[in-house]
Order: sequence, then structure tokens, then C-alpha cells
Amino acid sequence: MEDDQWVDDGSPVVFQAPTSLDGGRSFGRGRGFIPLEKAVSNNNGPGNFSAADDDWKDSDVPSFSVNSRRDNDFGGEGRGRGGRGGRGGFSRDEGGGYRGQNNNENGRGFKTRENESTGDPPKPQERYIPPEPSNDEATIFGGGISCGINFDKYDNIQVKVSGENVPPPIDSFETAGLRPFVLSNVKKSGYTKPTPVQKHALPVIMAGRDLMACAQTGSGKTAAFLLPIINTLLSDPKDLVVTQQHCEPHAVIISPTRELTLQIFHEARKFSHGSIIKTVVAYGGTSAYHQALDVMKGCHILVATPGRLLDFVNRGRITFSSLRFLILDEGDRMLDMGFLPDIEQIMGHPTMVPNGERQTLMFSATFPEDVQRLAGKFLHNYLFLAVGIVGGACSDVEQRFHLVTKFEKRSKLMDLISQGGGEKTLVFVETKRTADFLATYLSEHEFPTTSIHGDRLQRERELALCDFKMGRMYVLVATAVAARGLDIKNVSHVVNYDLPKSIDEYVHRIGRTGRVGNRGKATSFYDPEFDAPLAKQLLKILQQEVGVSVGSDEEILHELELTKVSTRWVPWLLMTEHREGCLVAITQFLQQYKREGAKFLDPFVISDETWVQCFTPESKRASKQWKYAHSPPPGKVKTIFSAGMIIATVFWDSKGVLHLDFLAGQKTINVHYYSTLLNEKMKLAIRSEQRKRQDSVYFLQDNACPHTAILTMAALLKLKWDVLPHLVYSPDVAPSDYHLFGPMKGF
Ligand SMILES: Nc1ncnc2c1ncn2[C@@H]1O[C@H](COP(=O)(O)OP(=O)(O)OP(=O)(O)O)[C@@H](O)[C@H]1O
Repeated sequence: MEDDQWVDDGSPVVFQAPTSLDGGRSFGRGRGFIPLEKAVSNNNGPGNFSAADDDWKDSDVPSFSVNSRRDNDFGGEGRGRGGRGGRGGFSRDEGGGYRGQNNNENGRGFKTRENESTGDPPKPQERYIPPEPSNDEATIFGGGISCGINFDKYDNIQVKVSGENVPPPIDSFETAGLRPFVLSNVKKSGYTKPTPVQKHALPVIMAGRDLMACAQTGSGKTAAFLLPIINTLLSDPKDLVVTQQHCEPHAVIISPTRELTLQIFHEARKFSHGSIIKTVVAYGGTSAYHQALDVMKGCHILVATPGRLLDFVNRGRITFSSLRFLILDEGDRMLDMGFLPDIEQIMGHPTMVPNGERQTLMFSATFPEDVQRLAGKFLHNYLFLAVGIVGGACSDVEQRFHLVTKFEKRSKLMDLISQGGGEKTLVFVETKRTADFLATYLSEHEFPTTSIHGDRLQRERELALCDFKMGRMYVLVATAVAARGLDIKNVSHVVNYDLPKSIDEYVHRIGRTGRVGNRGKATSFYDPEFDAPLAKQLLKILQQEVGVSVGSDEEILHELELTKVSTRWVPWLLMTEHREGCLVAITQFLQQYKREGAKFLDPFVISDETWVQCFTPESKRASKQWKYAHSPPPGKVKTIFSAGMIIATVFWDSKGVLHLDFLAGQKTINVHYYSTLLNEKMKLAIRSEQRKRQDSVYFLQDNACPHTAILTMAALLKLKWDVLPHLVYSPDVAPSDYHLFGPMKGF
């Protein structure tokens, strides 16, 4: 059975209706997290659930009468969720759900049903009643991630809005036209100024327009749609239609995963806290009966996964007749092959308010062009908002790659986690089986680890996220279920133990760190045997990231072709932490190695001599010119001095190949740089040369330029020579704006 579905099998259900619908206060709500075993036992509070609550009959659903009313900015929040208690005080605002794809949970795939084609035994049926959301202000407003040092750099990101009559962006929340009440919730959330997507999306939505918005991960898209919706629902209130049979929400927010849905629910509660607005959540893996009761008490905003939503819709519990806002969060995912049939069913439902009479909003960090085209048919006279490069990775995430075979991954992961010294690390794997295995293995090696994937029970998934969030477990091993949307504080490191199959999935995964201007790092294990198909797209992402203009398709294809020549090639990236501060970072790096007693670095003194160029995107052109001006003419040798010592010779040979021979201590290393734009003849020449000179290290890069030599040097020194002639992967050689390619072993 699909995990978002339920069955009415006519089992008797006894439900004691809430004793109060007024005042909006649950009774008997406990604090803290109740053991989950209890949570499924149906007797976890004063309320009396006495049957298989997912197996209920429609006729058993109690009748509620909720008066339609004009709302205002005050009034009880949450209209009496009596009947249960003993839980709550437990803020679960992250997670990931999953539409099963056999044992492969790679993002955008077909919607298959978990366990169907794997031959695995069916999952035990779960009757999980999630804990009540907290009403404690500190919990409600304390969940978000605080802005990081790069928050202000958001202002420099290029923004493009296409479409007709674009409303001007706002500068501040104060001038956004928000009601004082909403503004006060924004302030309580710790937001002082809007992010670019918020600056542009708020006025667009408040002007009643449809919107497709794309902005990098962790840049505040959730508030960008919630704030104007909540504001409109409050400033232009309409009666809420709730009958004994059904409810007609005013806003429906659909997201692809269960825990993301839960997270959005908490965000919506946060921004509407203290108002009349009722928000309800509906997602799979939980007691449908219980959630239906909530829905039928009436809700202005319903946050749901598509499966559970359709379930309610097909039972007539929800209709769209009063819908004012329809939001697809992770819009591209919602419209890919996996979810499209569900979305089409929702959009085409007989009760659905027609396009143009409702507002339709789609948000994501990635929007492939084909999906953009498809999305157009659900939107009316919409605006397209692109903050930065559509589908680009978050610029605050430093991306590193390790060339590994599948046999090396485990020990490499152990190294990374021990080096992390307890930093929160999210490890992505391809299969549920690997997730289980790794979580067990790491736990056995005394790294507190938990896991989340589609085969775990929902209560286990939520507990796993809670443990990770609270730091009880500092490693979370996850399948694609956790790739999108999750906003977890202090995730310092994302590891792609298995790279995903799609680049969008990669962008979302690494976006779990480096949020709201905080820095993060992502390390990916690149196994050429499996990951070569991703190389071209990875390269594009990395080029965007380092500010190097993306090469023409021809160039990229050429690089790909080279990738194919030898499966031992792997793109790896030396990222700069400060794009502008390349020199500073290099200096620090070398100083560090000096401190560690690398004597051979003694002659190597970094200075700000002209040949050490900082290579910023802006200076790319200048730098290129500089390179040609300073490189020796073909056939001539130039000597590089630093602090009066010869450190290297440069030789730009007649074939256009730059040779740098470093003199370090007693050793000379030949490092040959080749342009990526090699023709066949040059490739042949390189191959034959490499056969002759086994001790050399070869880099392929598209911008042979002497200052890269320093980085190369540093990399070689770090490896203490012993891995030569094998290249040479050193993720810690952080500072450069270059992508490099290596090794060329086997070329
Ligand atoms: N204007 C703001 N000032 C400070 N913090 C903000 C602001 N807007 C959002 N945030 C915080 O930034 C974090 C990320 O926001 P959010 O989850 O909405 O990002 P997103 O763009 O939807 O990311 P993803 O693409 O991963 O879904 C949250 O913790 C949120 O509370």
C-alpha cells in the first residue's frame, strides 16, 4: 500500500469528540517527547482513540460545527485540539518524506510504490499520531537558522523578473505593506531584512499575481510565499466553509515530502501565530483518521503531501471550492513524472477554482526548462522570478570531491567524520540498505548516527530528525528523502557518499548546509565508474560557483569527451572561501604547513608579487590578459623568483603547453598544465609524454596560470610526495577559484 494512502475497512472506531471547540487551547498537552511506542498505542492522552485509527469508517467521523466567521488578527490559535495530550513541546520542523523508488531513492524519478517491486515484505501498517505542535512562543519562533556572515551578500545577487507589469520590489519588511501583526511575527522570528526572493515575491503575491520563483537553497523561499498569503488571508478575510462533511481551505500548500510538509506547517503556524488563521497538516505515514479530524474542524491553510491530500479530496473531506492560493513548494519536483499525475488530478478536480481566479505559486531552487514550460499551463499571466542562476548551487557551500572507488568510501567517510570532531554531518546515500548499514556501522564505531529513509516508520523518521536536530546524534545518514527543503540548524557538512543521478538533486542535497548566509561544506565521493554521467553537469555547477563563465557547449562537450577517454578522470574543485581573498587563503595554507614543520616550504615565501594573482570573476578577463603578457613566449624559459629564490621555472612550449618545474627542497617536481581545449593531436602528445615521465603530475585545467602553481605546490607538499605520481587529491587545498582535473593516470 502506498504510504500516503489509507483504507476504510469498516473497522469500528470510537472517537470522543473534543470537549471544547472554543478558546483554541488543547488540554492535557504535555511537554517533551513521549516515547514513540506510546505514540502509536492510541492511548497516549486523555482523548480516547480506541480503534485502528487508520481504518475508520466515514460514518464514524464525528460531526463538528464550526461557525464561519470573519476573522481578525486576534483570537485563539488552534481551535481546541482536545482528545489527545501527553505529547507536544517537541518541535519537529524538519524532515523528508519519500515516494518510494524501489530501493533507489534518487530524487526525480517515477512514482513507484515502496516495497512493490523490491520484493521486500510490505511495511508494517503504522498508526502514528504525531505529537501536538507546541504553543510555546520560544519553541515556535526559535526554530529558524540565524543569518550567517554572508547574509548581506545576498543583496549582490542578480535578480531577474520576467512577465508583464512587474510590481517593484520592497526594501524592507516595514515597507512591505504587512499588517502590524504579521510584521511582529516576522520580527519575533529574528528576520531583520528580507532576502532577495522575499523582496520580489512579497509584492508580486500581494498584487494578486501568479508566480514561479527560483532562488538558491536556504534563501527564505518559505517565508516568501507564507507571509503574503497570511497577510492577505487576514486583511481580506473570507468565510471559512466547514460542514459536517468537508472543509474548504483557502490556501493549500503541497510539498513532496512528509517532513518538509511538517516543516512548512510549523512555519505557517509561526507567521500566523496568535491570529485566527488555522493551519492543518496532512501527510502520509500518520494516522489519516486523526488528521482528517483536524481538517474537518476547519482550516484556512492546509499543508499536505499530494497522496494524503488526494485521499482527503477523493473522500470528499476537502474540496477546493474556496481556494484562493495553491502553492507547490519544490515546484519542479511536484511537476516531474513522479508527482505530475497527482498534481494534474488536483488541478483538474471538479471543485478546483479555475486558473486565473485563484493564485498559483511555485517555488524551488531548481527549475529545469522543460518543467518551467509544463508549469506554465497551471499558471495565469504569471511572473517568473529568478534570483541568481536558475538551478545554481548555493554559493556559500564549499564543494569538494574525492575520487574513490566504492570499496574506499567507508573508510574515507570515517576519516571525514572523525576530522569533523562532532560537527553535524548529513550523509546522503543511494539506497535504504546502505543507509541502514552505514548508520549501524558508524554507530558501532562510536559516531552517534541515525538514519532516515522510506522504509523506516514515520515515527522513526521523525525521531531520527529530532535526534539529529537536537544533536543527540550528530550524523544522519539519509536517502533522497532528506534532500529537499529541510532546514536544520548547524549542519556543517553534507557528504554525498553516493552522488545522486541528477544535478538538481545534487544542488538540493548540498543546500542542506550553508543556509541564510552561513558557510557550509559539501564533500562528494566521485566514483567514475558510476558517476561519470554527472560530470558534465557538475562541471557546469562548479563553474558557476567559482564565477568562471560557463564554457560553450562545445568546450564542455570536449571536456566530457576527455572524461570518457579515461574513467580515472574526475572533476575536482579547489574552492575559495573568499573568492576575493585567494591570496590570503593561500598564505594561510602555506603558513599552516610551515607550522607543521614542512621544511621544504622554507624557501617558499608568499608575497604579493604580481605573479600571484587573485582570480575573481570580475578579473577573469584581465587575468587572462595578464597571463599571456607574463608567460614566456613559446620556446623560452622564464624563471620565477620569490623572495629572491628561484622556486620554479615556467616553460610555455611550442604546442601551447605550460610547464612548471618547481624546485622545492632537494626535489624538483614537474607539473604540466594543459589547456582543456586539446585537439586530438595534443592529446596523443600528452599520452606519449606521460608514458615517458611517470614521475610527473599532470593537471588539466582551462586556465593555466602561474598562481595556480602555488596551489599545486601546496597540494603536493601536503601529500608529502609519497603519493606521486598518483594525483593528488587534497580537499584541504581550499583556496582557488579553479576547477582542475586529475588524475590523468591511465590517460
Ligand atoms: N529574511 C530572513 N532573515 C533571516 N532569516 C531568514 C529570513 N528568511 C528566511 N530565514 C531563515 O532562513 C532559513 C531558510 O529558509 P527556507 O527554509 O525558507 O529556505 P528555502 O529557500 O525554502 O530553502 P530550500 O530551497 O532548501 O527549501 C530558515 O531557517 C528561515 O527561518
